[in-house]
Amino acid sequence: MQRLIYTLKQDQVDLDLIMVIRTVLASCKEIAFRVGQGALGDVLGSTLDENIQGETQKKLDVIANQLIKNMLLTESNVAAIASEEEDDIVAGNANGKYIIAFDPLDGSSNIDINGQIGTIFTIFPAVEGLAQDDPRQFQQKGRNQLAAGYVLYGPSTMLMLTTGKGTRCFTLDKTHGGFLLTDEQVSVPAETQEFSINMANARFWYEPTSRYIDDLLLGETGVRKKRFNMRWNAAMVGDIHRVLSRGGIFMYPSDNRDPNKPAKLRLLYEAYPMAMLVENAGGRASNGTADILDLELETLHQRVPVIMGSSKEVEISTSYYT
Ligand SMILES: O=P(O)(O)OC[C@H]1O[C@](O)(COP(=O)(O)O)[C@@H](O)[C@@H]1O
Ligand SMILES: [Mg+2]
Ligand SMILES: [Mg+2]
Repeated sequence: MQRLIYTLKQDQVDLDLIMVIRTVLASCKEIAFRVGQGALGDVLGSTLDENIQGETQKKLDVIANQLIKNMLLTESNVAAIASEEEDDIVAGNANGKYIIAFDPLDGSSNIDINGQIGTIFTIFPAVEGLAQDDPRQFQQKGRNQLAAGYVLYGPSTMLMLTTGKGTRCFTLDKTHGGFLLTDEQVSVPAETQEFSINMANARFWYEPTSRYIDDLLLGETGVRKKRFNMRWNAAMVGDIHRVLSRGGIFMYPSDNRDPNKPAKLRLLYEAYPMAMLVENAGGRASNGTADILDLELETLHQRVPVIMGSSKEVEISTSYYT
């Protein structure tokens, strides 16, 4: 089986970018080891701190953030980093070619129940003429991403990666420590009978979301004339992995639960990278009215409604919002 480095070279990825991707993955391997140790490695439970978004930080959120941040800041080609767990941009090397954003630990509520969790990352070109920690560095369209991926810490540790030439899946060979290519071209079927949404929020949804989900629930007796099944992992990384593996539609729509948080997922380090992975696998990713990759980030921790997965189902779903 092919090692990651050969796949990236075959895809003619810039050598400097390969170095940065490998550094991100070196920290993910360390996180995978710590996750595997669980209670024995003292990584479970919460800290007494909150992040900028008012969420209590789990120990593993903090450990994963420190690991990735510290490793990336040793890279001369990293101009700046942004993280779910950092209030502001962290400056790197003024001459660095790349800026990197990451969700160090996605699915934090699954940590203590030995459920699916992961790390999501995205790499953009640094903007010339701006200081490396200028907040405008990350104000780019999703289409500018040079690479996007996640590492899923499940029964196996898997890497889903795109550099724009398809979405490729790798599995960590824990005996030798390398990511090996296990699916060269991930492909999301255009149609599906599986949806993924947190139904507990149903009473807070806006009318188009309720109408669409009602039609799915009616199954073969409603306008859709087919039965749908539902899955919810409480970790975007696990839900998107299922969608990339066998199709489906994943939604976290905006709702009226909390006026300060009209949507839950973050554009920069959750929606952008997942949208690039899904599009490169033949799927679609929308906020209801526009493709997520066409949106331009305004603030670092900006939130966005998300509808992504099987292309025909995303089209049907978004037609309810127009
Ligand atoms: O609490 P809910 O509604 O199940 O939300 C689950 C969603 O929140 C998230 O866990 C947010 O990510 P973090 O764990 O990185 O904060 C997503 O991965 C997931 O889709
Ligand atoms: Mg997350
Ligand atoms: Mg997180």
